[in-house]
Amino acid sequence: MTETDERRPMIEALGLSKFYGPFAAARDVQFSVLQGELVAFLGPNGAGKSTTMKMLTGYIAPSEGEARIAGCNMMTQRIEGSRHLGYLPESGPLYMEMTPSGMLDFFAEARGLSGPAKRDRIEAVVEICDLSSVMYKSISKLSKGFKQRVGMSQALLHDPDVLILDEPTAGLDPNQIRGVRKTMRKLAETKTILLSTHILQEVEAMANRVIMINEGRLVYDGDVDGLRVRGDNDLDEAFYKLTHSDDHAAT
Ligand SMILES: Nc1ncnc2c1ncn2[C@@H]1O[C@H](COP(=O)(O)OP(=O)(O)OP(=O)(O)O)[C@@H](O)[C@H]1O
Repeated sequence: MTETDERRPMIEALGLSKFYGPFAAARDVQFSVLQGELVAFLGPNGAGKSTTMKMLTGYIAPSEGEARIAGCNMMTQRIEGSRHLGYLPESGPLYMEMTPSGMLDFFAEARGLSGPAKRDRIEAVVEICDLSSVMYKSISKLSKGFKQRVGMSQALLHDPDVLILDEPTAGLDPNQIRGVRKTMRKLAETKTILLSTHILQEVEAMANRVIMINEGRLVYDGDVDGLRVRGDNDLDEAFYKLTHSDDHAAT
């Protein structure tokens, strides 16, 4: 992959705002993720990460601005955009009474897959997400780590080239987090990924670029080293400064 500006923008937030009455959950959020990038979307609890991701995926309508996936406006060309997109919501759409096998079969058919194509895609996501040992257990009985992987397998089923993942490691133990990171790095070889987190170590472990929001506004867009510099070479300090000071100017 080349670091040139010729790469195609795959995820675009174009002045996205979301108002709930007078409250702005997101305000004029603007960024673009290029093909092949793995970007961490960082911010404290309640900063507006999920709201922005829901607008990007077309799950909720922006009050202002436009969301584009692979160039498709997610309000007017949502079906086309969704073909490119795998979305892991904060609390994934898991059918607790189903088994992973039944759920993947159900989603594959909903995606229009059948016959050998369906079998091949299910086999592929079972391998990527390491699900073979739990395929016939009830999802409700699985550990949080496995539930997360089942959610991820659903997002990958149609082999999308863009992934938007809302806190993929939330609530997992260190071994499970390690597993998710490994999967993420593998996926990043071929896909464009935006993943949200409020954990700084996550950013260091996985992404080169960080987009940070606080109180609905973009406060940083740049590389991890640049973020560290903001905190006198300390990421915790940078996070604190950007979420507590008046220094809300995006770079
Ligand atoms: N439907 C809604 N109605 C009113 N307020 C909302 C709604 N959805 C979100 N909010 C508010 O918008 C703000 C941003 O929420 P959001 O879930 O986007 O934050 P977040 O950064 O994802 O936080 P977390 O890390 O806790 O999930 C919060 O103050 C939240 O209470």
